[in-house]
Amino acid sequence: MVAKVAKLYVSPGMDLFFSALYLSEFFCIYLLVVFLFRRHKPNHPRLPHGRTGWPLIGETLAFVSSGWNGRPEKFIAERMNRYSPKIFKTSLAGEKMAVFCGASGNKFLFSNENKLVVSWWPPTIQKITIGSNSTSVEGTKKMRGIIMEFLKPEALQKYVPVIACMARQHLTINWNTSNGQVKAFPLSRKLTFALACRLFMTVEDPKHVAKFEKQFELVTAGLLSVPVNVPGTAFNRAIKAANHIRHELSFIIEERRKQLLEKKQMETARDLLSHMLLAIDEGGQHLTELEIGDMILGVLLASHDTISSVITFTIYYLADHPKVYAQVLKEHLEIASSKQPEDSLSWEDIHKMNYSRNVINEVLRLAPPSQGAFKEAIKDFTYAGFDIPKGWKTFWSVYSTHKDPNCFPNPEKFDPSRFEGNGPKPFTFVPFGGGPRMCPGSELARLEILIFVHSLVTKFRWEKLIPDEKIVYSPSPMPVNGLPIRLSPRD
Ligand code: HEM
Repeated sequence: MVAKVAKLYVSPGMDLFFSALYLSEFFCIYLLVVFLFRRHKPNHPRLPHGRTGWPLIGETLAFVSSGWNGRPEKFIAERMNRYSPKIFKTSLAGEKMAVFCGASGNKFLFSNENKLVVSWWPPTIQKITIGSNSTSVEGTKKMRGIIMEFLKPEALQKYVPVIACMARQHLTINWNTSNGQVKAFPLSRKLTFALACRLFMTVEDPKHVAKFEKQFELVTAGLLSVPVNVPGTAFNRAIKAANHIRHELSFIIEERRKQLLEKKQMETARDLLSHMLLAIDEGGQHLTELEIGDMILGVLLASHDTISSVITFTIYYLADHPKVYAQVLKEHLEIASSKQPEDSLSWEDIHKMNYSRNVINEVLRLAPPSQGAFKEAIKDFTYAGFDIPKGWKTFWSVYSTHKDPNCFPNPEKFDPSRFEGNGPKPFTFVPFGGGPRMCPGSELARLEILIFVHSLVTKFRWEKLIPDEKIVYSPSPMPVNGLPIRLSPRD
């Protein structure tokens, strides 16, 4: 308007100037409208793109069934392609969820633990695994502290002879069959469970261990089941089995408490149970029996199917890659030849197993026992231009990087040399997670696998009896027939 009136009184040479004035007036009016509109418009967060699927179940079926079909990476890869390689929205376990992808997504979640997000488990899993009220951040910190103390390198060194002895005995008793045929998965599971019972609570009686293991199978079967708690369902059986285990643990805890009071702890002081019973928090308080029961249940579960799955897939991949097997064998024969046959493996020997370590890393990349982990947003925040509201759940997945050709060229190829030199780029290889909640059992897991591989390759060669056995993920990967193999003694 000002520009129009002024134009009537000045020369035509000033046209350009008035056009500019015109435009700037329009711009100011536009800004005013935008400002007023924004003030009255409700504040809509810019959520990540994606689908929330069906009411209640969301996309849970698609997520779980991609694992049952042996391709858990499919769920993640399809959505990364469709929506964004950085983040997408879905709904799992009845919760709205943002799935963070790629190395940058992993880095963001790992480094914002307790600042923007905290660890979270679906209520179904919590109902089975937690009997006490120890889910607070403080409670979890306390638990981590005790487990980390128990699993620090100086402590791990002491377990080498124990693990080596149990692995040798296990091979002699269970893998020497009359027809040379065994199923690798159930046998590996038997060994790793016996090791967990021995290392965490010094339970060694095979009958006692077998009784526990039966209950654990029911618990793991229920973790991913439909949460219907009526008799006859897997969920109900899992809750009952977990309570049964807690009940059994309470006797073991009580017995140990007495031994510690009577100062008979010399033999048992090294196990996790004694660490827990002796631990005192800042307020001078001991852990309660329920808290200890939950922690023991937690670590037994965390190590139940995970380590055995890696051992199984190491056997699986070595059978398919004779050159890799030959190199692993060479490494272990060199170690064996440097000692007397009756000598146990030592901590120094473990450090000579560099090639085997790379092989295990490659197994962990291709067949990771844990698919990722959930967290909960504790405040509103923004990531990659999208808003994540407080209370939303988040998920990071090993598959957004482990199978990405930009992180691991030719990702389906089994190639342990990827881990030579500096290895993968940061935040791309994440089988144990990262940041403050990274798995505290990672080095114990590696130790058990390396020691078992040493005993196995120096004793046997093997071939698979089902060449293309189907793999299912439930939630850890396992061959549907348990990986039947034919062993022949290596002389
Ligand atoms: C190959 C074997 C294993 C794999 C692949 C594995 C993987 C993982 C992963 C991905 C997490 C979640 C990290 C996160 O929330 O960001 C985790 C947590 C955990 N793992 Fe493991 N784990 C293994 C073995 C073990 C063993 C042997 C133990 C027993 C000492 C153990 C104890 C735990 C515990 C207590 C947590 C919870 C940590 C916390 O919330 O602060 N894990 N593990």
